[in-house]
Amino acid sequence: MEEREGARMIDTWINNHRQMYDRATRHPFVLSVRDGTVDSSSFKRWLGQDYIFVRQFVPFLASVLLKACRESEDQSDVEVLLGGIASLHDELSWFKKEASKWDVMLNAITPQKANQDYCRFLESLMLPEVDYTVAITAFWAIESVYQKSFSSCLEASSNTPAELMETFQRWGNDGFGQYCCALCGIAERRLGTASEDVVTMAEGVFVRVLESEVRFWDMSYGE
Ligand SMILES: Cc1ncc(CN)c(N)n1
Repeated sequence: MEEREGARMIDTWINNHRQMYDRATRHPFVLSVRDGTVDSSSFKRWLGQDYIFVRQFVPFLASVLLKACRESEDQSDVEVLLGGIASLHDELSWFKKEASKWDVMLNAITPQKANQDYCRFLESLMLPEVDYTVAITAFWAIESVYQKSFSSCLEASSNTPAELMETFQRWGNDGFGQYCCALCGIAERRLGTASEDVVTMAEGVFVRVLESEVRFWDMSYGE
């Protein structure tokens, strides 16, 4: 299939869904971290729920990797995704260490409704009939909301509490930014040659990720 000329489809989507994109990447929870007013109960609630989410994120990433192995025309996609698996391994250990520092009992946490819904959405994307282009777009969107949100907490003008810096450096650091750029590049490349149907589906999934992230942040306030 012919490549779409000068496609920066993802930038267009971000502009088309600007309000939802900003709600996901500039959520009051993240802004409260950034200005140093976040309360510890919100932070702990987020930490416990995110640990559960990340556990479910592992099989989702494995399904994207399998699709890349089978369907990608560029071998470097697999290498990028393998890097993601290595960093998720690291992330799970970090959650356990951080939870014990904050007295959060990870075994006792039950997933809240927004988390359950988000994990169910991930499961639906793991089905073999979901196109690799759609799956990699979802994967990029999920990672990039965290990258965009937390990198803002590291800017010189931010007032992020010192004891939370390590948390926000995980997703806000330059290396994670480059990883998200690589994922965006894969998604753009695939979208450039995808059918109209697949592009429409991928845009729908992008919006659903943004909505799910907003609901996920809302949970930190007990909503
Ligand atoms: C809800 C959510 N979204 C994204 C990420 C980044 N992997 C995360 N840990 N949690």
